[in-house]
Amino acid sequence: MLHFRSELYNFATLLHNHKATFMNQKKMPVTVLSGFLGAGKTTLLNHILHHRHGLKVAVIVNDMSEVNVDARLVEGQHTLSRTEERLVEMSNGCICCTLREDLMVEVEKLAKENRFDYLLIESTGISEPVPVAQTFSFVDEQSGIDLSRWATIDCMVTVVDAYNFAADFGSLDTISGRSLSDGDDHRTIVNLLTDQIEFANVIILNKTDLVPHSRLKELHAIIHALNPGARIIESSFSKVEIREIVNTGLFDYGQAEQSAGWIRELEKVENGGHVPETDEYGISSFVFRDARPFHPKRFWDYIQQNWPAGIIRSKGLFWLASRASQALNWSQAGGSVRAESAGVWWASMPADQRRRYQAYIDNRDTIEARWGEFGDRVNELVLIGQDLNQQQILGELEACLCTPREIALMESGARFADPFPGL
Ligand SMILES: Nc1nc2c(ncn2[C@@H]2O[C@H](COP(=O)(O)OP(=O)(O)OP(=O)(O)O)[C@@H](O)[C@H]2O)c(=O)[nH]1
Repeated sequence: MLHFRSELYNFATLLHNHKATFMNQKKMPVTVLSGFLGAGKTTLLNHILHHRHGLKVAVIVNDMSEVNVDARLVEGQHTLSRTEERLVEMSNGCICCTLREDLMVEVEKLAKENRFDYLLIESTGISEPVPVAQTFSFVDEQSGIDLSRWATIDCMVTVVDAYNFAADFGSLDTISGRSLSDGDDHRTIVNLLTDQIEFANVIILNKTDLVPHSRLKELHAIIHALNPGARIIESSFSKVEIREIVNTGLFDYGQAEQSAGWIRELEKVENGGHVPETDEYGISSFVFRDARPFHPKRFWDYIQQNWPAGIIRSKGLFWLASRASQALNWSQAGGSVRAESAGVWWASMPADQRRRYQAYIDNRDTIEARWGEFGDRVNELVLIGQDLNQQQILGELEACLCTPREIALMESGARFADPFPGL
């Protein structure tokens, strides 16, 4: 009995101490550096380490290859105190996918030491920032790690190479195509760049020494259109004010998810009609919205043959007369166009099934408020681009919609030739 009691006491003390440690512990703030290969992430990391004003930092450097070159470059600078600070190398994979769990383990370990003021993470050039950020907000089922207890993202930074941006954004190269990873990676570089730009608090437009001033300003405007919510800082050799990217308090997952230019444009339209503006570099954005279905062949031909070259980014939902139940996701960035299934429209579900689902969704009001001739089916495309002739493009898209006769055919069950792949 006595033995049992003492165990109980020890357990209670342990629990108390653990709780006390946890309560006293401030969550470790984190800045994540993203950006395509060679943009200047390691240069930025070294710059921060040289100017960190006494902050005790831990650094995680992720590299796709076995030999972590970037970690060597950081070590070579001797900016970290050997006794008080830490450099963790994560090699041979990517923290946004294959090494995601390892990232959680490393961050938790560093945070539990409770002696670092800050964590800097340099991701690989082909990392997507969204899954990295998500790692800090969900509980991993396998390991049981809940990083949100230990660390918090302070700022998502993306470094953009001002010299190579246009060529990379304009190319259709894939990651594998450029031999940037082992195995098959069919993600296009332009989509990766877009993801990195759209989910950032701060975008560093680097290598300004290599581009003429006017080109730089134009790039600035394009990047602002892609992510109007981000601060854009121009730099040469990643020399930026440290307070712009460390301890900023800028990151909020919900806001970051909503900061892309195309989402902002949709919101403006929802909130009472947006008057399109064109800035001095001819950048503008607008929304095409029409409930009528696209004629599959006409829309396909338009995309293949006449899609305006000035459209930098477009995103949204659409539907085709040939597949009335399927909602389709549209995503174009530079020369890369993707269409994929977004599930089924509410209108294509039997009423009783719809009612059952309705209890679980929180955008019910929006769906019902928008219910029209075709239920919730709609084509809603945001277009962002340079030197766009808005009226002409809206007219061309409208011409791809079904005519009243074609709609009647659709409703009578007629089949339409559909060149879109089975999505
Ligand atoms: N001219 C010029 N060169 C730069 C600038 N910033 C970085 N560099 C050089 O560009 C090269 C790549 O820079 P890194 O900092 O290694 O780029 P990174 O994004 O870490 O590259 P990866 O780790 O390969 O993804 C290096 O040779 C840098 O010295 C800049 O502003 N101007």
